[in-house]
Amino acid sequence: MGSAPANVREICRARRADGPAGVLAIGTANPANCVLQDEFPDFYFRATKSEHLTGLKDKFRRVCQKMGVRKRYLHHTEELLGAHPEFLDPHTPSLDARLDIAKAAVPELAAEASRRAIAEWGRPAADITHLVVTTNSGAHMPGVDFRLVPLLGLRPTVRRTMLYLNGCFAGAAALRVAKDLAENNRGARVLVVCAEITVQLFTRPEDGCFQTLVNQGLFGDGAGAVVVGADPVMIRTPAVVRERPIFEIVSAAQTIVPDSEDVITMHLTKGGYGGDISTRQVLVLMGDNIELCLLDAFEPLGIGTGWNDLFWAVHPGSSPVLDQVDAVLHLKPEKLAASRRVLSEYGNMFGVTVIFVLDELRRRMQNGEEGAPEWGAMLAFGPGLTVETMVLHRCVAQGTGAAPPEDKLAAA
Ligand SMILES: CC(C)(COP(=O)(O)OP(=O)(O)OC[C@H]1O[C@@H](n2cnc3c(N)ncnc32)[C@H](O)[C@@H]1OP(=O)(O)O)[C@@H](O)C(=O)NCCC(=O)NCCSC(=O)CC(=O)O
Repeated sequence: MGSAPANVREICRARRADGPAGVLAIGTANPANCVLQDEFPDFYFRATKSEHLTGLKDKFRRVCQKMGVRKRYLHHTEELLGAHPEFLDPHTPSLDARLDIAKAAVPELAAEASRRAIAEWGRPAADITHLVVTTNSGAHMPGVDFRLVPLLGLRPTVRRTMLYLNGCFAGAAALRVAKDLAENNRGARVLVVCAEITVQLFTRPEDGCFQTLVNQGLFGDGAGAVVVGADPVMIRTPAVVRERPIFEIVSAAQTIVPDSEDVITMHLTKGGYGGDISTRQVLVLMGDNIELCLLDAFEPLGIGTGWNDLFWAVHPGSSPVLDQVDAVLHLKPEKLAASRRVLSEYGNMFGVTVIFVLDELRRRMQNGEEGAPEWGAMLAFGPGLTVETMVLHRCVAQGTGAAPPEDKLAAA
């Protein structure tokens, strides 16, 4: 016992990272079954044996056209639905069968996106120290996080955090948690994984149930994975791997919009998901509140709030949601191009969607389609009405992923 007792503050300080958390790699995945929005009303009314509801089908067609979706990917096929006639009737118990489907399918989809993110990152899966997983598609213990450990070859000591039923803000929430983990644990490499299949939502159309039409016309299935870490390093594995952040996560915040408890609700019922999205009120409350959330995020950092000077990663809840963001912030049309493209090509995949938007933004920046903004904002919305806001700093350069400065590269 020759050395002096350690100072707790010094121990804590030494454990923290020096720099901000950064997005080091992104991977995405979708099921193979692709549905075109133009053809979907025919499929949906045929699969649910509802062809006789011609007026409702016409209305569904109009709603589908409003969403801003061109195609989506769905785990459930006509064959799967044919094997589960109980899914058509929301009053028939079907939750067990739906959860069984999710139990097998969600980890597979999550693993596919994760493998892509880890391959892009370049380091071994065993170097992942923390795992943050989100889904709205199941409620199992142990959950997707547990299943991912053997599927990906993660260490059994990887520190897992499972976030269930966070709705569409789940992706931003998981990145917010990952930022804190990475910045408070020197050397941490956090794998964020969001995965959704919407078989919980599938049911037949009924007159007077507008929510069902929105659910069937808007949502899609997919998974997104992100490796988050601070203080990028260069290691030899034996090949040389140099970590290159795509975006730095400068700040992250969450806000509950006042009096919004019933605006977006979802809950598991014996017949799958129940709940409501008060469609117009969502748009109104978003319009009234997002600028304040953004000012709260940007002003303390001393970053200018000319909204058109930023790049944008907005959760594409639907085309009218993006129109509302455009209108309130007076954005130039190209500012939400990444969000609109993801919505068009994949639909609203709950919390997964914003990871696809980050991936699309990165692609657009490399191709020179995003102009020069150095700073960006992420906005995501979800139940209650909850708003997640994130300030991002661009590291990716036009034409290539930007390398971190040499002095930040430490040989591990
Ligand atoms: C549902 C919409 C696409 C409809 O678009 P518009 O409002 O512009 O369209 P519109 O007024 O022309 O309406 C199109 C048709 O739908 C009907 N309609 C619209 N709202 C209705 C309602 N609440 N109840 C019954 N019918 C309704 C109209 O009468 C019309 O029918 P007719 O044609 O017969 O006259 C939009 O309101 C929307 O995007 N709302 C927000 C959706 C949303 O919350 N997305 C986020 C998902 S949740 C999420 O992302 C987070 C999470 O879940 O956690």
